[in-house]
Amino acid sequence: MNEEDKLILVINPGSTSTKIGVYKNESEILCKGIEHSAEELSKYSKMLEQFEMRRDAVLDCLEENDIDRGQLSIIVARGGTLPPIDAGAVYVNDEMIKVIKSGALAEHASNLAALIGKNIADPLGIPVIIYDGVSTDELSEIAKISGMEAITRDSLTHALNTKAVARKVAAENHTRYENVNYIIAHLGGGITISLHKKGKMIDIISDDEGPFSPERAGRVPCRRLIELCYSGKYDYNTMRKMLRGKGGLVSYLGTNNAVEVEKRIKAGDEEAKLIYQAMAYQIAKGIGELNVVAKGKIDEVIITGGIAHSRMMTDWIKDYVSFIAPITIVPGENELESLALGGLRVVRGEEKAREYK
Ligand SMILES: Nc1ncnc2c1ncn2[C@@H]1O[C@H](COP(=O)(O)OP(=O)(O)O)[C@@H](O)[C@H]1O
Ligand SMILES: CCCC(=O)OP(=O)(O)O
Repeated sequence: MNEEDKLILVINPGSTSTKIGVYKNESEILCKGIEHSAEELSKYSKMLEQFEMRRDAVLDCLEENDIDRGQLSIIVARGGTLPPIDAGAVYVNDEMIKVIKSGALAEHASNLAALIGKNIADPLGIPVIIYDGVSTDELSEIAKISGMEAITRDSLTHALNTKAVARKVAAENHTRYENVNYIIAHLGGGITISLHKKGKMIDIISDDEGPFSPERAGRVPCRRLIELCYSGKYDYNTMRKMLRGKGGLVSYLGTNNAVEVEKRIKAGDEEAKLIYQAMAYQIAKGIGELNVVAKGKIDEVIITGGIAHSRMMTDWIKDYVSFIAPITIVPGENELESLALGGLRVVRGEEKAREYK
């Protein structure tokens, strides 16, 4: 069988689900979101402990859908919170697996993808790659300076979706990603904003550096944060959860569901309105920061991710930032397809995957 006629398996674990896709060339053969209930996940104290359960979920899904693993040519996994990596395709090798298993990385479900992919691929003798991983680092030298010598700024963003969206919007505008300057706000359970200048993501606002999000606190006053850490009231894990998981909308309104928040606002809940408007305000402020980095030379501001479905939120943000550049809304995220297309470019030899070192 021609390599191109074989199948591509795509694995994207999220905080509450594992999404898997199977593609033949550009066509989607299978797309499944396997939900993991809060009860099921509560059995695990660390993300890495979920490996077997999530791998079995992927294998069961392939079997239930009569996908023959022998027909796979490559597996494409979402790249996790590794030390800084280049954009594009990188092979999952033993070194990468060692780094992930060390447990030293920021906890994120995406770290499981490479582990699951390698476990399935090795007996089949096929390659596994990650593509535009969360730790894709194209920051300019000046952007890495944090203000405290002991802390370097990490480039942790929704690189996969934002780069794919940027390529798509550029093509719609009859140009190329490499020719344009875009600010892209990804509004999901976590929110990141990034400045893409001529095909490189040269500065970012990560999920702990800017706007709060449905479940994350974003940038909070650091002196007050230190006081809370040492108050004796909270242990390390509780503090981590207050920043990620129980921050943002969850902290103020007890839900990470933006649709639910909007229902409350429409029913006259003034507190919900203030908090949700504050989220829009902080997102707009982040977009403004990156506009200054580009000295105002921005071709488009793009709003993407699940909350980009919301007219209420996008209208509030537009109200603040429409003076910067035209605004394009690209609701949702297309991470499975973006991973598959990256894998396809490697299979076709249009792009070379790099070794992970
Ligand atoms: N139509 C909508 N209006 C407002 N918010 C929405 C809508 N659809 C989804 N969302 C919100 O988007 C967020 C999840 O976005 P998503 O990009 O799927 O995030 P993640 O991949 O991080 O889980 C949730 O807060 C969800 O409530
Ligand atoms: C840490 C930046 C990437 C991110 O937040 O991804 P999720 O929204 O999938 O958690």
